[in-house]
Parts: sequence; structure tokens; C-alpha cells
Amino acid sequence: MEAMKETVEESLREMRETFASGRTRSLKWRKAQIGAIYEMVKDNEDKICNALFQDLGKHSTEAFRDELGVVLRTATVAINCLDKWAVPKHSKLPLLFYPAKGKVISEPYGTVLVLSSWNFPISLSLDPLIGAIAAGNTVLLKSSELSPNASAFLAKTIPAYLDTKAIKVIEGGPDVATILLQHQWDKIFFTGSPKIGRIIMAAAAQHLTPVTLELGGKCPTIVDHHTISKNIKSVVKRIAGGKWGSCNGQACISVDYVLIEKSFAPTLIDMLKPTIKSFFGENPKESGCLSRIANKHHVQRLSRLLSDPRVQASIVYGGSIDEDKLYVEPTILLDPPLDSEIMNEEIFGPILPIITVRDIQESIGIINTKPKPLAIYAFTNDENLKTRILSETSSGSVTFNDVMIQYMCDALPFGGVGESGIGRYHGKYSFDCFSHEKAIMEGSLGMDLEARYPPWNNFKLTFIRLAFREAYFKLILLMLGLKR
Ligand SMILES: NC(=O)C1=CN([C@@H]2O[C@H](COP(=O)(O)OP(=O)(O)OC[C@H]3O[C@@H](n4cnc5c(N)ncnc54)[C@H](O)[C@@H]3O)[C@@H](O)[C@H]2O)C=CC1
Ligand SMILES: CCCCCC(=O)O
Repeated sequence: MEAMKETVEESLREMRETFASGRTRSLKWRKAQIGAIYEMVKDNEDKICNALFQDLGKHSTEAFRDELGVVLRTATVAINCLDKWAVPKHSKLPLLFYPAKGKVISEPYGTVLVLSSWNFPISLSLDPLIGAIAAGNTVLLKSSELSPNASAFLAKTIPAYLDTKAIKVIEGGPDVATILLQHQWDKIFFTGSPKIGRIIMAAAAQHLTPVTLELGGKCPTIVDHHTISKNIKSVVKRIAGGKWGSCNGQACISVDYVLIEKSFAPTLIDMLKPTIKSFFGENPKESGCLSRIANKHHVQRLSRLLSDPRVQASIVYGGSIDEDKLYVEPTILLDPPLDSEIMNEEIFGPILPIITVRDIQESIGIINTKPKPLAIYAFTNDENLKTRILSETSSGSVTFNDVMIQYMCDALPFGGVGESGIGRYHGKYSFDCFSHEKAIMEGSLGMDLEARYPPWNNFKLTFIRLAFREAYFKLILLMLGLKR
């Protein structure tokens, strides 16, 4: 660890020197670096897909949809929009200070730390990296030890494409992260669990470092079957895809549990079963399209969630586990107890609890008994229910009549609220996430209003009262010929 400490100190010193040189402030430099990330992903598609397969058994199609394609689009949007994002924003000032001028400029924070997760190790590393570079920062990236092949690819390949004096990559786990957190950073961007998010925030507090925490939680899916019945096949496929079709439920915005009216349960279960078979065949373990569970610890964690006898009794499909093959069968539960661990911990795996209510309106009350989720999904065409969900619940985002696609829309901010996260990114939100918005004001020496200065008197008070009444003050300036 001593060697690692020296590496970290040397990396930080060099990144700070590079930032101080001003090189990263050049939009040309930023675009060149982001373009290099684009080329790196394009040049190494096979290596990246192989790394994701080695780490997670992730199929190359899923890997391209959720990772490579996401990064390529993020890079393209950043390069195309950076000039616009970086333009100072002029501000309308109170007439009292006329003819002073105001604007806001986006200033890079400086030297930034990015800590990412294992489930989408390429996109969750490179997306924030692109944002940090777009904003003009130097960056150190530490991806997750639980995706060793993807982490090794990033550590080996990024230096071959990017400015190594500005962009550093370190492999390692909690021990390395702990060393990193002992240093002062100008911004920390963390993707991971709320538990570790608290550690990150506590470490950042020592230096008053701003943080973005991309965390997780239990994303509910309401299905109001009365109003979506003519599209029920799409609804069921989207729910199944939102659980088993993206890293096998190991995603922060996966469908965690479903809320439906009791009368609809048999139909939903009967439609989910053939849908799973249509996705993964008769034996999903051999399908090749279903990502593996990350490691034995997570298999044992999922096994523990299922071990509650009351949960065991709620299994209506699946339930088999093969720890050696890091496999948990796509599993459906019907009404596991709301006080069971599986209904109070982020599942982060291929188990789908179906919770039934008498009236779908009761779903809101159940959702509000839990921490604010990263996403809420609701399949409904009932505008009143939509309005209630939007006004009576709080979450990072709400998606009606689909799941997970919000992640791929760079015009929408991606982030949580409460336990599910602090801050947001994607698209321009990434640029803003890694920028300090600095207020600039330029006063005029040409005109000095005595009313600004003592001695105070009623005339000055009247003048100041008027000045806060912008319309009157504008009239006065026009009459005095001081403003056209
Ligand atoms: N909001 C989002 O975009 C996403 C959120 N997540 C959330 O992340 C969690 C799963 O990801 P994991 O990687 O297992 O999370 P994690 O919190 O265990 O690890 C995340 C990162 O923190 C580091 N880390 C672990 N222990 C640490 C410690 N004691 N001190 C400092 N750093 C430490 C890890 O090396 C890794 O780089 C889930 O809760 C999931 O919902 C996952 C992906 C995306
Ligand atoms: C579809 C890609 C989602 C990535 C973020 C997550 O849910 O873990």
C-alpha cells in the first residue's frame, strides 16, 4: 500500500500541475480528449465486449446497447455541444446598478475523482469521465474491483489514448479508494451503494469537497391494468426486460418490484412465464443472453433474500440457484411479506416480487413507506393516477409506460433524491455537474448614484424605494436620458 500511496500522491501532483498550466481549459483540448475516448471505444469494441463477458457474462448486444453505444453517444453529444455549453450566460441585473453588466461563466472545478461501479463498468466510468473532461477538469478514475477485466482494460487503454498528465486511471478496491479519499479533491463523483455513498460524503466533508452521489434503491413499477389492457403484451415484455434484460436485474434503475391489483396477478404471472422463456429459452442458465450474478457474495446475498420461509412460500416461478455458476434463476414472487428483507433491501438481481393491492391507488402509499427511489415506473393511461404519482411521490425520475430508457436520454438529468442520490448528470447536466458557475459583474465608473452612499435622508430613501420598482426607475432613467 505504500507504493500505492506514492502513486496517488504523484498522480495528484501531476494532475494539479496540469490543471494549473491551463491546458485543460482549452475547448480544443477537451474535444480532442473526448474524441480520443470515442476512438478508444470504437477501436476496442471486441476487447470491451470480451471484458464485459468475462466479468458478467454480458452478451455483446446488451453490452453495446447499455455501455458502448451509450459512451459513443455521450462523446458525440459532448463534442457537438461543448461550444454552446461553455458560452457565458449574460444576466439581467437590477436597474439600480445600471449600466453594470452581469454574466455567469462555467469554470472547471480542478482535479476530480471518479469512483464507479461494476455492473456497467464501461459506461459508468467513461460517461462521468467525458463530463469531467468536457468541463475542463483533470480526472482520476477508479473503477470497480468487481469488474476486473473491464477495469484492467480501462487502466491499460486510457493512457494509450488520452493525455496522461491530465487523466489518470487506478485499479483497486475499497483499500485503494480509502487512500484516494484521504486527499483533497475539487469534486468527487461516486456511483455505488448508499452505504458506501455515506463513506464518500463523510470523507469529502473533511475538505468541503462537492460530491455527486449516483446511488440506488428499490424502483417500483405500478401496473394499472385497467387502462393499459390493449397493450398488455408490451407492458409485460417491458417489465421482464426491465428486470432480466439489462445486467440481469443488477442495475440501479432495474424494475425492483411490481405493484398491481390482486385480480390482475394471475394474468401477469401467466404472461411473464412465457416471456422469460421467449427471452432465455427453456434453460436460462445456458441461454448466453442472461448476464451472470457478479460474484458468489451477491449469489449468497440473493439466496439469503429468498431464504425467509415466508418468501420461499411466495415463489410462483423459478427460485433455483447454482452458486458455482453464479446463477440465480429468473424468479417471481407473489406477495412476499412487506416486512421481509427482500421488500426492504435493493434486490439488485433477477428476483421479481409482485405486490398486490385492492385498488391501484394504494400503490402510492406503499411506495411512500420506502426511501425515495432512483426511478418510479408506472404503466397507466389514467391521467389522474399520473398526476397523483407525480405530486404525491418523490424519486430521481418517473417514467410512464416504459422502463429504464430514461438513462439513455441525455436531455434528461439522471440522478437520485434522498437515499437514491445527490446531483445528476448526462448531457449538459454532466457539464454543469463538473463546473463551478461563477458570477461575473462589471460595474460602470461613468455614473455614480449618490443614493448609494450615506448620509441617508428621505430623498435617498424615496429614490431607493423607486429603484426597486423597476418600471418607475426605468422611466426615470429614460427621462434623464441615461437609458435608451
Ligand atoms: N445511480 C447509478 O447510476 C448507479 C447506482 N448503482 C448502485 O451501486 C450499488 C452497486 O454497486 P457496487 O459497485 O456494488 O457499489 P459499492 O458502493 O460497493 O462500490 C462502488 C465503488 O465504491 C468503492 N468502494 C467500495 N467500498 C468502499 C469503501 N469502504 N470506501 C471507499 N470506496 C469503496 C468500490 O471500489 C467501487 O469503486 C447499488 O446500490 C446500485 O443501485 C450502480 C450502478 C449505477
Ligand atoms: C441501462 C443502463 C443502466 C445503467 C445504470 C444502472 O441502472 O445501474
